[in-house]
Amino acid sequence: MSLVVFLPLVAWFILGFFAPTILTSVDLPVPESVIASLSLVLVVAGFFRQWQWFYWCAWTAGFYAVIQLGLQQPLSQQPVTVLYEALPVWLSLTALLLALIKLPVLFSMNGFLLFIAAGLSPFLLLIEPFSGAVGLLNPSKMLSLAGEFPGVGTALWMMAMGGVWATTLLYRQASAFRWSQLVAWLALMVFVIGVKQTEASMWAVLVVSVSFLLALADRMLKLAYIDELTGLPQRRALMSELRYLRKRSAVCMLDVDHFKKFNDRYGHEVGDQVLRLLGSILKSVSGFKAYRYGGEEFTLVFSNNNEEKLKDVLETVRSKVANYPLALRDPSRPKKPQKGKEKRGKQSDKKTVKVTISLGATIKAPGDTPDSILKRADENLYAAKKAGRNRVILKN
Ligand SMILES: Nc1nc2c(ncn2[C@@H]2O[C@H](COP(=O)(O)OP(=O)(O)OP(=O)(O)O)[C@@H](O)[C@H]2O)c(=O)[nH]1
Repeated sequence: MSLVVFLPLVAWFILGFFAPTILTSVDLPVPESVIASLSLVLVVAGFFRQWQWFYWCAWTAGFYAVIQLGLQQPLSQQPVTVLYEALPVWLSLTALLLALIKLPVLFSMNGFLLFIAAGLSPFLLLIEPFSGAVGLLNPSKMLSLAGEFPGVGTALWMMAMGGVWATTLLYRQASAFRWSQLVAWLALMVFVIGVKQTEASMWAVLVVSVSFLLALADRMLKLAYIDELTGLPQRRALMSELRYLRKRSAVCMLDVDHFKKFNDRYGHEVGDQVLRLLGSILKSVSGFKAYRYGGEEFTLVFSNNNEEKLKDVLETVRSKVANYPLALRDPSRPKKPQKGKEKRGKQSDKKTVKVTISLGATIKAPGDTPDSILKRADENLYAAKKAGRNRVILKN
């Protein structure tokens, strides 16, 4: 889902290659459309308190302004060539820096300073000794290709930086936000290569803005539908799925046994660890979609109603949970790192516990509504609890 942020860039590519006349025939006011699209991102981001986008909008706007101020003349002119060589290098370095640092809260001194720096740093390129020095890092300059193939150096630089970005994204757990940063950087780099195309800078910023908006939408959807603790979709997502349940399907409710006692004995944090573990076990078994119903209750939705298969899968889940040794942190371990290190690895640290779950499942019957099927699954769960827990009951 988060890769959807690449769509505007892909569309721009396809149109640019196969139907450039469509792009040139669209007569958008410049720079009004650029200002409007970036402002829209700021309004939406501000509305949802997603301040990190402000830094990226400032960064994009800064580069757009510098492009307008310095690159609107023939590339053969000396100051323009220098700016053109420095642009991809500075774009990449500042984008990487912004992606790697921990972004401060916008309404703080550090946040304010970073916002200003992100927007103003591109203007350094208009100062010649600085842009000359930065431009020396451009591979086309290093390989003396500058005059002949200006785009080649940028393409080489893109490959090198793309590798760094990819590693960073993989290392940092990619999300729509992170992918759209990559799109922003790519779009502006594509502009550098296709600099001669009409209104390329405007299209680049429009691509960036739409990508940011898509990433924001993805974030909002996740906030509304994904449970943060387990990473599973939550009850709201379950209810929309149940409304369109196919004819041959089944539903299971499951719940951790004696979880209250567990929490009381080991603490809420360890209880959370159990729920997280349960979430990852449910993700690792195939054959159903898992949801966190609420608290320590989970729901599984199957798109088949074969009893044997259902029992097999449910038994697999039950036994996987029951046999998983959950390592407990020694509560007597000192909080100070050095002392903690000394105690770590000692026998007392290796204490493990096991938890069990009970499961109640039912097959969809004609006329079932989301509530009726959940109610029946819940009754079966209750029966499994009554029968001694750590078991599966599948009944209609
Ligand atoms: N750690 C943690 N505990 C939770 C969370 N949500 C609910 N709980 C706890 O889950 C426990 C549920 O207790 P009960 O409904 O009494 O059920 P139980 O103790 O598991 O007993 P049985 O279901 O009959 O086996 C309560 O103590 C809740 O505080 C959560 O997100 N994290």
